[in-house]
Amino acid sequence: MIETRNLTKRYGNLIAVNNINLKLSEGDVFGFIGPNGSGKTTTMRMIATLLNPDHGEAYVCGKSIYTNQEDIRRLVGFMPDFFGVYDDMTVIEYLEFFCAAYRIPGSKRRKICEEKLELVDMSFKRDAMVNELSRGQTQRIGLARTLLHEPQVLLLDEPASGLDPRARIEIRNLLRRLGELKKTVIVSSHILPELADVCTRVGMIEKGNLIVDGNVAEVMKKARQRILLNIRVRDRVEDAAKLMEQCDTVEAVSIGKDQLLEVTLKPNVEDYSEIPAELVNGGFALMLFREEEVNLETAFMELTKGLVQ
Ligand SMILES: Nc1ncnc2c1ncn2[C@@H]1O[C@H](COP(=O)(O)OP(=O)(O)OP(=O)(O)O)[C@@H](O)[C@H]1O
Repeated sequence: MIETRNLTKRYGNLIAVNNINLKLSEGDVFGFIGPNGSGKTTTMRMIATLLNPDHGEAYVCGKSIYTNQEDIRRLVGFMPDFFGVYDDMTVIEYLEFFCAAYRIPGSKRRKICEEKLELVDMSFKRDAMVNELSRGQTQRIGLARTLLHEPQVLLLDEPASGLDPRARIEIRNLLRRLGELKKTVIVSSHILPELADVCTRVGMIEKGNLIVDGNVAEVMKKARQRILLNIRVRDRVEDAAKLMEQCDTVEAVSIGKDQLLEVTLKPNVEDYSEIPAELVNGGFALMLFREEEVNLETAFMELTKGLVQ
């Protein structure tokens, strides 16, 4: 559906996007994560044929961005991070205007607009003036606008920015639905945890380089050099800590808040089944035993060096 090969864009001496290789299939929801200025928008604009690369290729549904720009624009819905709206237009008029721009026949426009308004939960504002909407409502109308021509591929640049927590959850549900509808979606964000449970894949970009690309679990695994365990025993915490220190797989043990044992395993240790066994055999009453989760935020900090251009 989307493929890039060594996609590169320079602005003078600055390499905004550096040799990016991506391959996304139907139904993939790809979370494109990176700090300000890392190259997310530039990458999306090249895929949307709005910007020419200096080097490399990109294909959308097998069509090259160099030779099939018109076809690609029909296949792609691009939602920029900021977009203007017009004065003196109601929401429904605004959407119908874009239907006309997409050459959707007049007889079908109203129905399509109503459907998309419903999808983004904005039917109640259909007759409001489009320039009088809140930021979050404008974002939702922008998303409805992006979906009007039933694009197969969606490029959404920070669709959740400026939205309240409830609207963010709704956008997440919408992204999930788009994946289920077999659309291919690239969605950018710097709000990392937001994407973890919606995306089928994530890529982290820094200084124009795609540092990691894989499914969420793979990325987490890559980020986690050492497993950290949280253990609680009913009593004799210090003794339990000493016992843990003697285990071959354990690198360090500390006693944290509320007497919680924090056990760091040696690098690349994956099987830690001996630990609960040792505790139980040692006569300790095990109250809690869990592996600390690596969230996308931690993964990003681990995998990047904070080199923002
Ligand atoms: N038209 C331009 N001329 C010169 N430099 C540009 C231009 N557009 C972008 N850049 C630079 O390219 C780099 C990548 O910018 P880009 O907008 O792709 O980042 P981004 O990851 O989308 O950032 P943000 O999260 O802030 O939207 C930045 O350093 C930016 O300053």
